[in-house]
Amino acid sequence: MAFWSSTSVFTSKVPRKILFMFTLSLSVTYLFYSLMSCYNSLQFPLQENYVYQGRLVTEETTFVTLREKLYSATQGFTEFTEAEKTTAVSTVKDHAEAEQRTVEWIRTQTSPTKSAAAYHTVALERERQEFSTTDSELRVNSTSDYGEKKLPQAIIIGVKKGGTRALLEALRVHPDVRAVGNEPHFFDRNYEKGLDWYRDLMPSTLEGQITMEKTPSYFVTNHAPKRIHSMARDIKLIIVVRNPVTRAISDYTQTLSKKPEIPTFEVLAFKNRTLGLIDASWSALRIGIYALHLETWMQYFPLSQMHFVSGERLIVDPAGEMAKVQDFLGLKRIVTDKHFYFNKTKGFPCLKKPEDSSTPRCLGKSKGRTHPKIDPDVIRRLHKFYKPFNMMFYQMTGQNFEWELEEDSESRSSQD
Ligand SMILES: Nc1ncnc2c1ncn2[C@@H]1O[C@H](COP(=O)(O)OS(=O)(=O)O)[C@@H](OP(=O)(O)O)[C@H]1O
Repeated sequence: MAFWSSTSVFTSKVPRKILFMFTLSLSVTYLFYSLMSCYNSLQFPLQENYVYQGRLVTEETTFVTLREKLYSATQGFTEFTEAEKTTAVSTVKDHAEAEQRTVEWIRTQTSPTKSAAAYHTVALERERQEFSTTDSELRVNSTSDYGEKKLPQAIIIGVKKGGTRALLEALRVHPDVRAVGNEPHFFDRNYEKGLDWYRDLMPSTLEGQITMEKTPSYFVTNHAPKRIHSMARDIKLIIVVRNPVTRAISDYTQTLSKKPEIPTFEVLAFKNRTLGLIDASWSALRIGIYALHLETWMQYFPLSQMHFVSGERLIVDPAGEMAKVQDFLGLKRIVTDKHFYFNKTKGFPCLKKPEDSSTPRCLGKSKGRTHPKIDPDVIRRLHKFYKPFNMMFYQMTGQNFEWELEEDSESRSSQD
């Protein structure tokens, strides 16, 4: 009774208008937050599967949190086996050791008597030879010595076997892009040679032209982000990503083509196959943990300076991907579908023959190799291993690359 009477006093004292306004503002706030959460779930439809829920921002503390979440991702994911959890965690911890092991492995596999330095020389020479085919075949915008040599304003930093060569060659069709054909490996192998050495590798550019290079190993080189940042904090970074499982097989296929005696993919992929213990320290597998590598880059560069190209779409819709890349680089959309055709023999899109050239237009033999057949059970286990890292990568980039759909269609066709 007392309550009733005090309420009526309250309602009579406070004008109805104020009460109405108060209720309205509460409803609007509620509506705003509902719409926001709806927007987020539309953008990241898989997010309830993630351990890491928030979008990544550039604060130090957030990266610390992310790393913790990255570790705990292996515990929070029900599909992970105990063995896989251990492997995923050890991937992070054994990073340095893994680098070392990879070098060791390559050294012993390629030539037991050669030093690491000698190995690198051989590898560089091999790269140069491999490259010279594609470079001379595909140089479509004629090289001129006018202008001046500048440090790059944009770099394709990865990923190895993602489709980086195809992207660079398509970009070189653009009259406002000048790129060094070879991979300079400045920020990983040649840093001590200095910025003048690096600049000297670049082609001369005229006013308004962009200087570019591509070295896919930068993406997985720990000190590359810091070094690139100290050269140009406003640089644009392009990363071509591809389903990490296919990428790993492509990587392995490349090594196999040079060293046919290496163990099978299935052998190299596991520390212990019976226990299902995946060897994530094997570089072919480690490179594909994109979220982990991206985290390092995000400590130096905002997402707005990065552009992610889908390696899969670059094959099925090169013009579509090129439109987005040109927009990102602030270039006019000059490279369009008119520049591509699908070459049935090659099985890939190729560049149409430019008027001023009689050279072939497809990439060389080292691009688009036939992959060996891999045990479907191993592929399934690898998809499962990568899934939480892929989810995290989608969250970080705000892009869903839909690699899980590929897995679904693969498993459907293997059941047929
Ligand atoms: N147009 C076109 N032509 C040929 N190949 C193409 C093309 N677009 C993308 N790809 C894919 O590029 C893969 C090689 O990737 P990269 O150029 O990044 O390799 S490398 O890291 O520079 O060695 C290569 O991988 P593999 O198929 O495993 O050889 C191709 O699948």
